[in-house]
Amino acid sequence: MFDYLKMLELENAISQLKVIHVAGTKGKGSTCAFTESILRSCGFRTGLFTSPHLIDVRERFRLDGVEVSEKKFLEYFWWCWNRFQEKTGDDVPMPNYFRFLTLLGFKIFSAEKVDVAIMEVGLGGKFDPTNVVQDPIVCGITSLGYDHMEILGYTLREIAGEKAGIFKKGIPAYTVPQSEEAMHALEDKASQLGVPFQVALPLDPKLLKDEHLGLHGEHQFINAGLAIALSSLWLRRTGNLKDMLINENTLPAQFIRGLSRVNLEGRAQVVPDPLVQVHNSSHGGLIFYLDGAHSPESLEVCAKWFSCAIDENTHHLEEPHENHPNRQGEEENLQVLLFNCMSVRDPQLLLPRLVNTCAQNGVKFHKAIFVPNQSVYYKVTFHSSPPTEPEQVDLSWQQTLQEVWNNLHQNEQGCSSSVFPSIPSAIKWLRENAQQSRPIQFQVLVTGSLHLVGDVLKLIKQ
Ligand SMILES: Nc1ncnc2c1ncn2[C@@H]1O[C@H](COP(=O)(O)OP(=O)(O)OP(=O)(O)O)[C@@H](O)[C@H]1O
Ligand SMILES: [Mg+2]
Ligand SMILES: [Mg+2]
Repeated sequence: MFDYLKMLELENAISQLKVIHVAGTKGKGSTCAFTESILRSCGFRTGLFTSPHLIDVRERFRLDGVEVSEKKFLEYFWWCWNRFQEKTGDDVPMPNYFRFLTLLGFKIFSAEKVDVAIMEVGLGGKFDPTNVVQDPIVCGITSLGYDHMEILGYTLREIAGEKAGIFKKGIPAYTVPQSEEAMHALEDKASQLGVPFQVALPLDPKLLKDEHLGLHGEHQFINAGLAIALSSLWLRRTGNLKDMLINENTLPAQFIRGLSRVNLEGRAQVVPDPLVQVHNSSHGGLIFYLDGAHSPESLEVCAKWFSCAIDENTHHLEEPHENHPNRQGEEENLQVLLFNCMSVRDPQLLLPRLVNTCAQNGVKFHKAIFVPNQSVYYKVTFHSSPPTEPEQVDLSWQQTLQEVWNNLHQNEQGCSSSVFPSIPSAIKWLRENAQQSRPIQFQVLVTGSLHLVGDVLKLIKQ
């Protein structure tokens, strides 16, 4: 990465950037989005680098809260690409996909002269390309849990150690409440490096006054708490805190505005299908509940959110409607799961966590559909492309998922499962069945992979 920075003549520029660097297992993107929104609301020009993207690669680079324009993206992309073509060779090859995107992020943010660059780690911490930053203003570690174990290690201690690899000597860092094992590992690393290290508590909803967090689910209060700590410290260390009063009882109005106006798709997002519409505000039709959870802990928070979100909807249904004065709301909803996860993940951990948490909250799926992702080919490498013929699609992984699902529901009635060869075919089936089943409403939870969520969003919004 240092060689690449040199090739792009970015060494100076990167040391001038006032970076907030965020690692963690879950909640990085959300925490970064809250932080960006808060600091923008305080009047700063922001750059936000996140991963992965849902639909368009430009989502990863936001300037002042908006993804970089196609014109600018192309300009900076080719600027970097051409320099690498010229300067790389046998000893230093072309940077790989994620390294390239990270370098492009640094190029865009320095050329566009942002006041603050908020950088989400791609994977791990210590060896992540974003860790080329030597002197961030502040670092954050979000909730830690089990993911990417084959790379980061199988204990929370090892995983936490990797993430704490973003700590820099003497640079302050915050984390959220963690398990004892994870916290010890973080504290050890912090004390070795003389890092002032503190725990940011979850945001107390009362501090938002009449506003609501712009991202939904209980877990977002944890991410918001960290974002508030990171933003405050950034303001303080850059001499911009001025007369803003921030403590456990008060949030400045700019912070509240930032927290409530944040926008990040694919996290606890509800999208009514534009084709099979919900009639009379809450009647029949097809609704997608999309969340990119893909670790055991996040599937649990996702299941809790889904249970509450459809409950709110049922609540509406139970209110007497002029056309259906005696309608029993709950009978008119049908929950479907649309699921896929990457094959590096363990469905024996993921699916039971989802199913059990839903069951604890009184939600049972009537059907589960397993599909392959579409776009992942374009998102992890420059080179591979998806199969073009339907018969080339390998569905063995989806069949494995289905088997795990069926084993979980062995003696249960009223729960079926299917494997579909593609997302469009699954959506087509959902639309036809939701249309025919009116007035029953189809409530479809799409989860297990952010790539899946992105693919589904792209299709339903077309
Ligand atoms: N604090 C949290 N604790 C547990 N799960 C969370 C938390 N925050 C977010 N999640 C879950 O993780 C999913 C992804 O959230 P987010 O994009 O903020 O995390 P991330 O760390 O950037 O994930 P990724 O590994 O995909 O980059 C959410 O849709 C939600 O299900
Ligand atoms: Mg991840
Ligand atoms: Mg992310």
